[in-house]
Amino acid sequence: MSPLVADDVTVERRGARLLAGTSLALPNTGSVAIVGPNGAGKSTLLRVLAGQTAPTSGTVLLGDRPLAAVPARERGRLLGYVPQHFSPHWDLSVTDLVRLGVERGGAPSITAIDAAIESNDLVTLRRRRWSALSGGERARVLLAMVLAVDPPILLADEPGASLDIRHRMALVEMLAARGRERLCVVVMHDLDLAFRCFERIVLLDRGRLVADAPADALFEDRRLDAAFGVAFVRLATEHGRLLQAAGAPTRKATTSPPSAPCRDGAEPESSR
Ligand SMILES: Nc1ncnc2c1ncn2[C@@H]1O[C@H](COP(=O)(O)OP(=O)(O)OP(=O)(O)O)[C@@H](O)[C@H]1O
Repeated sequence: MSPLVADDVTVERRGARLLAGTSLALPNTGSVAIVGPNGAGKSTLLRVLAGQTAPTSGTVLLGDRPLAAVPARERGRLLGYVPQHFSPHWDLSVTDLVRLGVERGGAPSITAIDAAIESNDLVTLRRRRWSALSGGERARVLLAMVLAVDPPILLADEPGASLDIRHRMALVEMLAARGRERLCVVVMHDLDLAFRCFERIVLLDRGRLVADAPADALFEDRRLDAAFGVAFVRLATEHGRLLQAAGAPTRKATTSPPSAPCRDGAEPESSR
């Protein structure tokens, strides 16, 4: 499978520029976190990459074809998209929703449905209807709907936002691990998890791509402070690196992160 590429993509709606001249080339494998402040254009970029939003100008390529020219069924098989917000037309059960997700990507398989329900901790909820699920349970159903297809490309918009800490950790570790064999692009607000677990970070601010770099390199980059409008103190802890928002962006931050434990499962270095 060839990579996913956004080439000079601009999105305008009602006179507003949501995304300006953004180019991004994504490889066949890897874990990529898209970060940035509220309204930066993260969801817009993800929707463009998923073919859910048509760019005003520029193109998105899936392999050597424009994404818009890829038939819906094939797109569903190659590219899994987990939206930030979703509400099904019918109040279906968890099993039926996951089956629906599988049908979008090709022939439904009972094994794939069961595996997705199990791996997202939904076994006890499989007969429960959407309207009777909590926010976090719904988020796990959305992921199961996409993961049941096992697409080579996963695009997920804040999939851990409403999850409790145990499920969020498990989710982020699963997504990072998935990036070793497939492409996994995730919009995230949790910078600490993004920097600890993801290989590459794409930073957006006010509709522009500000930085696109390996997590190790971007962690020290002051463009992060400028984009979020705070001064980060870079902390080294036994659990990995942490960004602590400490005040005005002009304040000088201290430094020295240890290794990233989530990425390779290695023990983190001790604090320095
Ligand atoms: N249909 C639309 N018409 C006009 N403006 C829009 C439209 N959709 C989104 N916007 C605006 O575009 C900007 C980018 O929105 P987007 O949802 O991509 O941001 P985001 O980085 O994902 O934000 P958040 O972190 O708050 O989820 C926001 O200011 C939003 O209000």
